[in-house]
Amino acid sequence: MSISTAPHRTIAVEARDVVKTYGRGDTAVHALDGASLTIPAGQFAAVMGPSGSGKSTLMHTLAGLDDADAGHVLLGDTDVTRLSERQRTLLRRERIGFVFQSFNLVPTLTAAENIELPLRLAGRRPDADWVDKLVTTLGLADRLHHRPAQLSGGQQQRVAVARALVTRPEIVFADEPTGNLDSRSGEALLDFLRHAAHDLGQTIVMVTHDPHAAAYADRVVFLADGRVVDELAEPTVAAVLSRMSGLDTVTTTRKER
Ligand SMILES: Nc1ncnc2c1ncn2[C@@H]1O[C@H](COP(=O)(O)OP(=O)(O)OP(=O)(O)O)[C@@H](O)[C@H]1O
Repeated sequence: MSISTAPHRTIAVEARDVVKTYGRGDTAVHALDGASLTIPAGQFAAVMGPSGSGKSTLMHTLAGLDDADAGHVLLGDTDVTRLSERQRTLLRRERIGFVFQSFNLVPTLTAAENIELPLRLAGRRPDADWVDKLVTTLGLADRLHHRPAQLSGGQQQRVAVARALVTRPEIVFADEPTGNLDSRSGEALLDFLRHAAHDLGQTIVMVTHDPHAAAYADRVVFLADGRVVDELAEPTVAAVLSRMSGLDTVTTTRKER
């Protein structure tokens, strides 16, 4: 029996000493070199770090897009690192949502069809109330019959976010989701992501280079040389900038040695 009185928060995803190496011998790149991280359910977390520090590799490994060479990735109770390729595909389809910098919408489908695509692929019926809620909150109600080319970048990315959330996934991974947006569209999207975490309980992990974007998150995790080296709760832009400049110095010093 537990005698702990600490509040219990379910863990959405966890990385334990994850190692991922590209290439061999002299040309080997240790993209992840013992990365460990825990993301509680309902948290909006940002992942930052210098270029090449392993952010995308970490995200792809957490999401079961890439396999790890060593260590473990746990999505809820599932050890993703022990799954076959086919099981990982199913896991991604059923339990994970993705938002990419380049939107990745299907050009021949309308906004509504793009949003509902993950449900169709999973053979599930749309939950009309949930789809309505997403579409309304994201301001897409009058754009549903447009194709991506008829939408602005901000609208396309909001369609991509609705598509990522439509299956109510356990976790959404967003890779530079505001990278191709102007600052106003970017802020609207980040506001929505924060709302999705705080009011809808959606767990979100976002990779970003932008301290302004990171400041929308509940927590920022910093990577350097393939490891989690620092983190910041309730981040502000100034605090993120200050930690980032520290990381650049660490990375440069190591590389010069
Ligand atoms: N498919 C690959 N083959 C070889 N090396 C790779 C591959 N993918 C990534 N790398 C290397 O692994 C390291 C980590 O890459 P990763 O893309 O995860 O970093 P990142 O922090 O996301 O970088 P950026 O901010 O520039 O996007 C880099 O040195 C990169 O060159």
